[in-house]
Amino acid sequence: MAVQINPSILSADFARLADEAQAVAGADWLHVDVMDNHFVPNLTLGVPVVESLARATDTPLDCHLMIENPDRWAPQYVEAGAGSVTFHAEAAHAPVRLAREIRAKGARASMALKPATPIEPYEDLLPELDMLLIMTVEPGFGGQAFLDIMLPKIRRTRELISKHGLELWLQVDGGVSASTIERCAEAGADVFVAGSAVYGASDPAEAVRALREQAAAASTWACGH
Ligand SMILES: O=C(CO)[C@@H](O)[C@H](O)COP(=O)(O)O
Ligand SMILES: [Fe+2]
Repeated sequence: MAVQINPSILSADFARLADEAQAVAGADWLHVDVMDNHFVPNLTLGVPVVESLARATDTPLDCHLMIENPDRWAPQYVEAGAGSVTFHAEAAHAPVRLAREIRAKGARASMALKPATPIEPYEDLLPELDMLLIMTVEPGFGGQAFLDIMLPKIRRTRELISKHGLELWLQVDGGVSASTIERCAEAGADVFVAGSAVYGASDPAEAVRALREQAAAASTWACGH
């Protein structure tokens, strides 16, 4: 698979979401951060906004649910039009059942790990997933500094994916920018979320293109575009 760049609309202007989606029309997915002020200390948007955004853009939506009880809410994001739904391992009560439900409803199923959550206890679950998200900041806010100490976890996860011969995508999220994306790609990530590095740039479309080029050149796993 080629590397993928997913701009995070957390750093976009929420009053102009359709235009902000259009500004990165060359992106692979639009990353939508859903926060409930319980799982993380911040509040963003919910199902109705995802529903409207899905109608307003042709770019598929990658919904990252930073919420309590994703077992109850995640299926509604599939119904709202998300093409990929990520729940947190720390919040899910029944991750296998939830991943199967997301897939059965027609979306890609993905699970996220906070920085202090190890991958190893979840090795046997990997075949149930289409993507694993390794957080490279503490979830809750955009614009934080990339945590270098997550690189060994990215590497170990890539090794587990290879060991089991899986097609699983490996996403990184938090502090991904021109100065950190190469390290992530070298470690084995192939899907890159970038918020401030894209929407903080004077030309967001060009930022997506440049990040993709950097990641493809540094990737030891993915083939280039
Ligand atoms: O999930 C989150 C934050 O919790 C992210 O998706 C951020 O939105 C990424 O923003 P940058 O670190 O790239 O500015
Ligand atoms: Fe995110």
